[in-house]
Amino acid sequence: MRKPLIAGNWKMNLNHLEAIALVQKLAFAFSDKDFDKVEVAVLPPYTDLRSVQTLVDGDKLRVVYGAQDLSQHDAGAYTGEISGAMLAKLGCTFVVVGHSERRQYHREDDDIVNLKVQAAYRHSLTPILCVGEGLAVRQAGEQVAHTLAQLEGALRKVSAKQAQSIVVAYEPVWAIGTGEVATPEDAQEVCAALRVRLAELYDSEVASAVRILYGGSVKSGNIAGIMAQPDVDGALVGGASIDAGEFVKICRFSEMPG
Ligand SMILES: O=C[C@H](O)COP(=O)(O)O
Repeated sequence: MRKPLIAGNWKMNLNHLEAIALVQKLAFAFSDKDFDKVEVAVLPPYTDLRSVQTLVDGDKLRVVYGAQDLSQHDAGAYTGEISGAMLAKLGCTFVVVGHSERRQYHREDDDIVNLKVQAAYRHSLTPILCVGEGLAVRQAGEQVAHTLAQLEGALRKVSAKQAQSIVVAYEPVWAIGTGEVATPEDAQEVCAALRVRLAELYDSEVASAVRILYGGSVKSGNIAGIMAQPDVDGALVGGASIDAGEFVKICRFSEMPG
């Protein structure tokens, strides 16, 4: 049974003081003992992680956290980079790898994404591997082939034991920050294909263990339809994740009137 995961990717928003304020609001909203149906994660900028760690550890909060990227290297002369070891030391559970904004603005290709996935595993971090097509690919009807190729590229040299814990986020690039949300059926089509390919690359045990998220303009108003799809196990939320009220509603999607 896959536990739904709702992860908030804050992107380059909120300084460490603003991060503390947001996490405190989330902690209050999820303080009821019954709220264990969904795993809630926040993915702040690096500069906020120590503050978030202190808050989560100190108050035993039911929120986990992670980073938005990591270096493929473990240590050394790589100015500006942050290693998996550093993130692990900060108590990170997750690290996003291969987000389309990294692929687009930092020219990260499948080879770099693959090295970063391996780096995450070396430091016991769970990668949230982002895959998804741009508008031209979608218009050509090539979204499934494109996304599966990204998945295969990212998983080279990744063992079945490692792959079992990965989180895959299907994020059609044309739906990110645009207000254009894929229909639940669009999301299901690609998420189902990803699961089938995981079974082909590994086995059915891996395929049924892996959580596959949808990301792209997720809001409280569309989360229920997305979560109703059999191969969608959660959401990677961007813009709406820095609005406490909206993010809480998304995380509590199962309690919303249908
Ligand atoms: O990582 C999150 C995705 O890029 C989605 O962002 P968005 O919810 O602002 O469209």
